[in-house]
Amino acid sequence: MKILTYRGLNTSAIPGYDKLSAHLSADDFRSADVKKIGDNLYRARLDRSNRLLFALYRHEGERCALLLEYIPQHAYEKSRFLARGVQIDEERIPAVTAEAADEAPELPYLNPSLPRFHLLDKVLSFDDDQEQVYQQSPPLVIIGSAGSGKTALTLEKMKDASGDILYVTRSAFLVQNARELYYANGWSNDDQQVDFLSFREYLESIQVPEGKEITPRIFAGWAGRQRLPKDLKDSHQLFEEFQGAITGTDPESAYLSREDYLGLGVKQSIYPPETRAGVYDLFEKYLRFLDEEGWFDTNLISHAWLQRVQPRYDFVVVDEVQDLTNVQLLLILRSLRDSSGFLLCGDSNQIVHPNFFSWSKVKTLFWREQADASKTATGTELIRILNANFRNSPQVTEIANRLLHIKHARFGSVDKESNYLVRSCGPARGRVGLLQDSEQIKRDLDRRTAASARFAILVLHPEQKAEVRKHFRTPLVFSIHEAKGLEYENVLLYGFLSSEEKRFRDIAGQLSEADLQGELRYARSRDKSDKSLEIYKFYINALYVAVTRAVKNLYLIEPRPKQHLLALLGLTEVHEGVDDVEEQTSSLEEWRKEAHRLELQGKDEQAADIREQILKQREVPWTVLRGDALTELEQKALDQGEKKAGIALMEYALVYRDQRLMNRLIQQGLKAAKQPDKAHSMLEKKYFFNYGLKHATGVLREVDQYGVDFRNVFGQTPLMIASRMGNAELIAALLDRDADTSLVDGNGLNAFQIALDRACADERFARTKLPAVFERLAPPSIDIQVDGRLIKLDQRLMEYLMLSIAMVLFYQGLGERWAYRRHLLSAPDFVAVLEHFPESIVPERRKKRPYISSILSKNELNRDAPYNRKLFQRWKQGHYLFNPQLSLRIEDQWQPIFELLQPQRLAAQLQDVYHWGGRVWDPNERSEQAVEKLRTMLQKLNEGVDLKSLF
Ligand SMILES: Nc1ncnc2c1ncn2[C@@H]1O[C@H](COP(=O)(O)OP(=O)(O)OP(=O)(O)O)[C@@H](O)[C@H]1O
Repeated sequence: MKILTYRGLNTSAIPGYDKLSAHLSADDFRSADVKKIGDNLYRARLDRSNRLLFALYRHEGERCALLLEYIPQHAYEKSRFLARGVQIDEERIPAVTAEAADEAPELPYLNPSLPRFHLLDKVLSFDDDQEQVYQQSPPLVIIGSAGSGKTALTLEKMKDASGDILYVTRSAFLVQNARELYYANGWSNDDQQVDFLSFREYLESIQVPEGKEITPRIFAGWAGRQRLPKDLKDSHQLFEEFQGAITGTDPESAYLSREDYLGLGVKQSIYPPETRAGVYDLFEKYLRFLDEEGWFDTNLISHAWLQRVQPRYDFVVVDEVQDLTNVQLLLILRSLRDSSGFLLCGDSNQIVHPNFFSWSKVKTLFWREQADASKTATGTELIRILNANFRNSPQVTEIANRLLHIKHARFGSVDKESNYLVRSCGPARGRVGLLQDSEQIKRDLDRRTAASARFAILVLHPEQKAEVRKHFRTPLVFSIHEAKGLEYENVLLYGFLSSEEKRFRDIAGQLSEADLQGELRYARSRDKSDKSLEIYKFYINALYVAVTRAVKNLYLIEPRPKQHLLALLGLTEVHEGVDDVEEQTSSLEEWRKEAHRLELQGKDEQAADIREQILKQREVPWTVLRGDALTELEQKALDQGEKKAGIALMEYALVYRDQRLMNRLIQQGLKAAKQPDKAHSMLEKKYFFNYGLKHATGVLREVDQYGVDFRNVFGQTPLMIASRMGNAELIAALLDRDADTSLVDGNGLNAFQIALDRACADERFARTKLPAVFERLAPPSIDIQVDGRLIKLDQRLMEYLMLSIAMVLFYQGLGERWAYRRHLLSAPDFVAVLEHFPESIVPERRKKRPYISSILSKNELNRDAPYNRKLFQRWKQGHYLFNPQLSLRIEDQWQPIFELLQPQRLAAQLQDVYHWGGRVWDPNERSEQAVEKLRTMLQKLNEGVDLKSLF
């Protein structure tokens, strides 16, 4: 058996390692005393009390043991790879033999000369090129084609860095994905503080821009309202020109002057000189549009923020750098404490519209930013190329390579760096086929693919999608702009070439098979003055991106399949039937996942189609109590005294701890409201009973009908209720269906905070239910805005928990505390709550009063302290409430804290009226006056009034 060790596992420090490894190598599991303790997790015995954890794999017929972790003193509960807190009874776990490895998963690639492996979401063995990059220190630029492992390698390199680290890329989806990969399998490193930010979040972390970011969709809407001449009709192209040619290129100015723009060279603009004056007119209109309608353009903001950015990172990783402009990249590099501490990666072949990205520009930028050029790497050391492909099948890579050849032969090299072909290390064999477009074939294809979430259809132009929909039922239809970043096992290109037959004919030109042989050699385009060549690049790049979306099988369907370009790609055999297209049916579960994945990537149209056509989800048939519906209910209950409405309103008040409403209902004479405990248990039975069941099939049935994040009458999602009930099984089932953990209820609390609300009021819940909920539901960070800057408050910080607890305590007795003692939130309030929280959530030292006090005062609005997140405002000695200028991001909108929370719910519980002699004293009048004053003050603070002036 081959032995491989996990990165960083220091085998020389493990007692008895040599002996044990010899046993394993010899497949002698008996002497190694191997037992199975988890899903592909085995333990072997080093000596009486120490163990070694490993996994089994196969590679090309060979058995492999992948050593993961040293477990000293039976301390399984501390293992990174086992579920946290797990108890293992060694006597009761089954022993296994080495034959278990024959059933183990296959490793797609294994470098025979490297005994070390890495782990993200899966096991990786680096090839020699990757290994070389892995060993090299920054600064570093990694260039590699789609699927060459840039992201994987970069993340593994990041794990070795220490200090303040930034991972940034344009797409929010990629950021989330990268973060998940990074922390997969329990990775953590106390020497680093990592920010995973999308480029927009990065901008916001310097200063939150006013307005909303302009999107291609909004831009297309605006462009559609302009009277555009025919050659400027393509709004994508126009947008790219604004974002890649007129803005974003020159760090010295926000955008080019008209004169400079008209004077750009042929290769610097998508448009020929004669149309540029018209383009610039439109650009000026665009600037006015942004200003008037409250949109912002990230290039213009990036330029303005160059004045504000401060060095704050020790190491920066920029992924998909080709999607960023010069100014954006410069703004990122300026955040470095040492200007050479960066790693950039990207691929210029994946640019659909030419946005004038080039590696030489990146290099120039780098050299200009270097304070001390003598210290830094030379150009050749700086750039590393990865040309293997681990994602696509060899058949797909072959077509992609031919396209690179054609592009190179016709247009010369993109730049010196992107001048390579791709070596396939693809995991599986695939198929590439050319189909004759006919009614029969389309019908057949549709039948085989309509139910498959692993089959997508791509077109060149958005208008073609309507045509595709006439013949195909799959919701997975994308234009090429939408397809970037996606990948599917099977891809069909629909009339891709025929829709622009002349363009593709011109691209193929007179090329012959002989022009497409050998390696690519660096050469500039032969005809420098031919402007049309730039336009053609869009078509060939688009085809390249489309082809590389196919992981395994690629099909092209064309009405006229006899085209020179197709012949150059080796596609000469035209199929009249589709027998070799596999018929696939995906489960509803797979479709649900696909819809969610698409939503995360902003492909709302296709996701909505899946939900409607396949999942057949509907709107909920009941009225959700919020906005007008809630006001109406209040009127019926309180003004008109309708009893049924009164009960409904009381239930609402109980769910949201709305003491003020409860008081009013009691004063109204609603009997049930006078016995809140009884009312509570009826409420639980009526609405939440199903959510407490171990097998909550009723809830899951509703989820199937209305989607996983549907709202009940109170505006709560199933996840929120499961969390309120502390039902870990149901939570897991809902998360499995991609329930959204960031949504908030009518109190502004998310599902995790709702469990916290229970835990703060119920010691038993805190001890027994909270740990599982915390692990699953606490969002990785909370986005807050302070002093106009975005801060991602990481889950690992005490401030994260303190802010959440403060939000919860706002609704728990704050009215009372204020009414009778003028108290707000103080350290003992937090201590009282945290006392009951288990160690896995808060370690003992963080529960102590001095520590809590220090966090409160360190994060106080007016204090000048490092890492002050300004969460709180001090009202008087030891008494705090939220910084009124604090905002939280909820569903992509910033919400000031006193608008997110609901101060109108604050009130003290009603007390009995005193009678003595003939006199009556009602204490409730005074307490209501006091709380009313507090509510008014909170409103004033929210409006920006200074606290001091309120006393
Ligand atoms: N050495 C390796 N062995 C096996 N699989 C690998 C290896 N390197 C990368 N992979 C896998 O190949 C796939 C592509 O890797 P990755 O996403 O990092 O590529 P990329 O270059 O960033 O691609 P893109 O530019 O399309 O984002 C991933 O599933 C990754 O886990």
